[in-house]
Amino acid sequence: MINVFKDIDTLSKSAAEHFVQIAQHAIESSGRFSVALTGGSSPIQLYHLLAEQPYVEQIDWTKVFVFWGDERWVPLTDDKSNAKMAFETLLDHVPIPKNQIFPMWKANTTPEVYALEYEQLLQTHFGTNPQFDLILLGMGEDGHTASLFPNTAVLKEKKKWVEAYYLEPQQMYRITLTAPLINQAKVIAFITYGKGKAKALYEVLHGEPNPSQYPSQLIRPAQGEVYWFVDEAAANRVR
Ligand SMILES: O=C1O[C@H](COP(=O)(O)O)[C@@H](O)[C@H](O)[C@H]1O
Repeated sequence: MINVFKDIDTLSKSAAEHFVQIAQHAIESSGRFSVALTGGSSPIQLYHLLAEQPYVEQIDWTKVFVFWGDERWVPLTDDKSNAKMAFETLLDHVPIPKNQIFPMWKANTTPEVYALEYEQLLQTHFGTNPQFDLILLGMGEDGHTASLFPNTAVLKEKKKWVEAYYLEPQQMYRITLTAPLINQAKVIAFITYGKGKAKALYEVLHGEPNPSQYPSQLIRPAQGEVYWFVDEAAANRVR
């Protein structure tokens, strides 16, 4: 389902309401809420809102478990870190137990080893059924989502839940949930805005199947729901 908003303010408000509803429902039905956060610029306003009234008090943060959809392999103090942004905008401001937050980065290890460790951590949390209540995703102008970048081998991954690899054009390691894992989520919500995303959004939603070029096309949950929260500028080719 695609939801189009006038601007990032109205988009973020609606996404925050959605986030709260999903969290409340998960906590009521299973006693906890497991969410994977996205990085980049698109969710910043959403995260700020969730840390404020009236949203913050509507969630029992002691029952929230936070993971990430992807990460740049940089320390948590680096401005490129998706986790740093999430701590500064949201996680440092809500009463969530620190041992329920699982950044996709660890000191003194390699991204490949930590990808295996992160998969084990997900197995410990979920057992054999890694079904997030909510996965937040963004989409780059090139159609990538999480760290599923165009023309990378990770797009063909069928078994692993987490993968790390060196992304040559950015000269850095990336670590990401794989498409098969993401597609098991109950709800997936893309947060995307700006006219720079218009072509990719059109190709992902209405273009010929071409997931190597537009990896966001890989996000097709078997049973779950996908919501797109986009602004009018991003949606100008799909309306
Ligand atoms: O590299 C990344 O980019 C995407 C999109 O970011 P945005 O700034 O265009 O919103 C993001 O979803 C992903 O987490 C991040 O690692």
